Amino acid sequence: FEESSLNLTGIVCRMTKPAAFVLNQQTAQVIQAAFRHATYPDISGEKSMAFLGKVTYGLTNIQINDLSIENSEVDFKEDDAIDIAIQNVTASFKGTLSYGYTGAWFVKLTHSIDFEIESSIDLQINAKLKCAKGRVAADTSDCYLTFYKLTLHLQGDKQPGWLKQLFTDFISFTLKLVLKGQVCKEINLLAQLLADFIQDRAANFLQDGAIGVDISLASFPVIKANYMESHHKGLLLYKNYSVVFSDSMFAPSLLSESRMLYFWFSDQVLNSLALAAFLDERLVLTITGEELRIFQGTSYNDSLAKVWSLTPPQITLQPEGTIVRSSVAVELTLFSQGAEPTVVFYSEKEVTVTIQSAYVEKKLVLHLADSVIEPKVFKCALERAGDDKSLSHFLQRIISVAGIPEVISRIEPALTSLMNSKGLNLFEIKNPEIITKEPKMEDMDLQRAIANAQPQLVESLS
Ligand SMILES: CCc1cc(Oc2ccnc(N(Cc3cccc(OC(F)(F)C(F)F)c3)C[C@@H](O)C(F)(F)F)n2)ccc1Cl
Repeated sequence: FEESSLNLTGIVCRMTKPAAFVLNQQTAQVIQAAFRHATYPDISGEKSMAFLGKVTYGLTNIQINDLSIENSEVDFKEDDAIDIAIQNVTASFKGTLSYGYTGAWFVKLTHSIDFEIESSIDLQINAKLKCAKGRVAADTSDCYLTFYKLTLHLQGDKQPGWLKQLFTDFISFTLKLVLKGQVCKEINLLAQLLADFIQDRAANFLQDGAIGVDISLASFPVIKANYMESHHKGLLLYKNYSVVFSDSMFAPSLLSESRMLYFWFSDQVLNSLALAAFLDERLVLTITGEELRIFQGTSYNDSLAKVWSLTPPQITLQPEGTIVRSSVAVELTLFSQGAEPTVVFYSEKEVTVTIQSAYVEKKLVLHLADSVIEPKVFKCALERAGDDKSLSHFLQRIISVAGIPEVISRIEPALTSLMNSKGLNLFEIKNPEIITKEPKMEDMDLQRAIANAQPQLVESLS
């Protein structure tokens, strides 16, 4: 990471221990996959035995046959690793054992029989979260296998005793090395596959058309006793625009530890997405005649209202909710038989709304908590002099009263379907919260915050 003091963190994802326990339920599947996908190379060697001279042996075509896993535990080691302990993996391997020895008179005896090896193993994996090419990488090279049992069963029972002895003393040592090497290599591959999958899915999640978000890491992933978290740049990817970010406002105390999963977005990230939506001409709404219904029964047989942002909306997250400020234009066009369509009403307003958002039953809900409208420009071209005052005043009222709720009622489903197109509705999210204020300090966090501030407090007092 460039050594600049500038902290480029725009998005933070925090996963607390309860979430890791849920993910840990999948560990057994992952370890089973690792054992099954691993390849077990042939093992051969020779050993000079007393009385027997030189014995050569080979284990070939080793296949895993039966596999079960008792349970696994996960623990976060502060500033170090995610420790995963998998207890009692019982695995059986099958293959062919061929052995031979050259007797005293150069008589070479060779023999091959099928074997089965029963093993019970404990695994300990201390996965370290690294950053590789701006992506979260899992380094699982700290991978240990403890063999509690490794017994060889030879087909048939009339086998020389020395073979068992050879296996017990020597072959099993080599076998343990091979198993450890192959299984740990496979686990590392799977961990990297999972990290890449999440990164790619996440990048896709935050991409729509020409608008995307650079979620490469802004700093190394963090592991604390009760959570792990990744810090992402959150820079806007839109055509050749590059938004300059000022110092990030993220602080770990912004997120508590009472939920399973947190996603923190800086105001700047939301503003750059609003800017891209504006530049991509997505902040335009056209409402057709029948939806308007204001001119039903008049001499005009159709009408069209158009609402659009004149400036990129400014978004700030406050305790009251999400404050969105933008200058907005409203234009009303009437069509009448045979005549040219005429723009009868045009106005520009500085609109500031306070929105409280929620995610309920897999739908985004936007609640208008407050709105302030400052009229800027107003033009009305209704020729019927008499009533145009009242009509134009009437239109003003309509826009002010119905305009904002109408726009919100269309943004809501649009954002919901955008998120569903990314598969969000496939997740069963329990009691999600969208928080636009600094969360009230949990007691724990409060104590920790005071403890952390202690030295500065003492210093400033002194
Ligand atoms: C979509 C959530 C998200 C993921 C991001 O990128 C990454 C990349 C690598 N790991 C993570 N982690 C966070 C995370 C948690 C839960 C699910 C998830 O991805 C997904 F399931 F939502 C789907 F996109 F695959 C991503 C994990 C990282 O925080 C940790 F824990 F490894 F440190 N996020 C960046 C921003 C956002 Cl909003």
